[in-house]
Amino acid sequence: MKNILSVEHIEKYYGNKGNLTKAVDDISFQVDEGEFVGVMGPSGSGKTTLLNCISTIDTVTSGHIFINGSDITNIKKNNLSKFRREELGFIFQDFNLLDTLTAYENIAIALTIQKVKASEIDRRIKEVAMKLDIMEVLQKYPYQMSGGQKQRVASARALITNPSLILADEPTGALDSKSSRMLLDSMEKLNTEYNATIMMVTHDAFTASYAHRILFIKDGKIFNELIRGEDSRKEFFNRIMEVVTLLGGENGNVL
Ligand SMILES: Nc1ncnc2c1ncn2[C@@H]1O[C@H](COP(=O)(O)OP(=O)(O)OP(=O)(O)O)[C@@H](O)[C@H]1O
Repeated sequence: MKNILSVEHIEKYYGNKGNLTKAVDDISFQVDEGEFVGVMGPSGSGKTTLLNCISTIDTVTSGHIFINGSDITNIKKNNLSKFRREELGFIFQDFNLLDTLTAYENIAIALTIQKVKASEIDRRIKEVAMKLDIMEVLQKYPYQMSGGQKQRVASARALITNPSLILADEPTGALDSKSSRMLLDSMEKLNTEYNATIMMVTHDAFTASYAHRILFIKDGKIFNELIRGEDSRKEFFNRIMEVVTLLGGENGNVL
């Protein structure tokens, strides 16, 4: 199995002496090609900081992160946006679609920058749009789409460049339960049919139950790891809830 992500003893501190927050405190783990990994943990445990370090949005205080063999902690600033565009796909809670572009143009933008031929862009967009059930919104602008449609467009945009790794931060955070389910079905398709490697931060145990492995973070450290194995999603959900309850003390919903 090809290694896609290798996180090696990373630390991220904020502040200075006397007022130091260890947002990430010596975290190491590996993700192989085709894995779907969830990251859960209480508010303030360091999930977003971890994701931001992996996505090159933030820098680590120490340690190394390898994505598809490149040590991103050593990439020069000037090369970061190219690396991000070519190796990473992003799905955020608030969609991050460009308001002045149609769904089609939003999905196409990274390929246009890469100077891919228009006919090839068109072929790839139509293929992924069929899979994610967004054919009928391709000519619409973000304000003309539902939250669920916007998030499926964002998923198509994340996948279209065939990135090594798709990073999702609370992708269902702004969606109702029906749209969440449709988005998660779409992400499952990206994973099973395109062999996309996905790392997803979420508070929500139902959302997390779509992943194959969950890393639980507490106080900036990995506190537990669950592997779905042969479990059904329902069985995995129940096991996730047990850890959530343990982490959250008397009130499981603090996650
Ligand atoms: N830019 C910053 N400057 C100072 N401290 C920060 C900064 N960003 C995050 N922190 C601190 O680092 C810790 C981890 O924050 P982080 O946002 O990674 O947590 P989280 O698990 O994603 O939380 P939530 O689920 O609430 O989004 C927190 O104590 C937070 O206050």
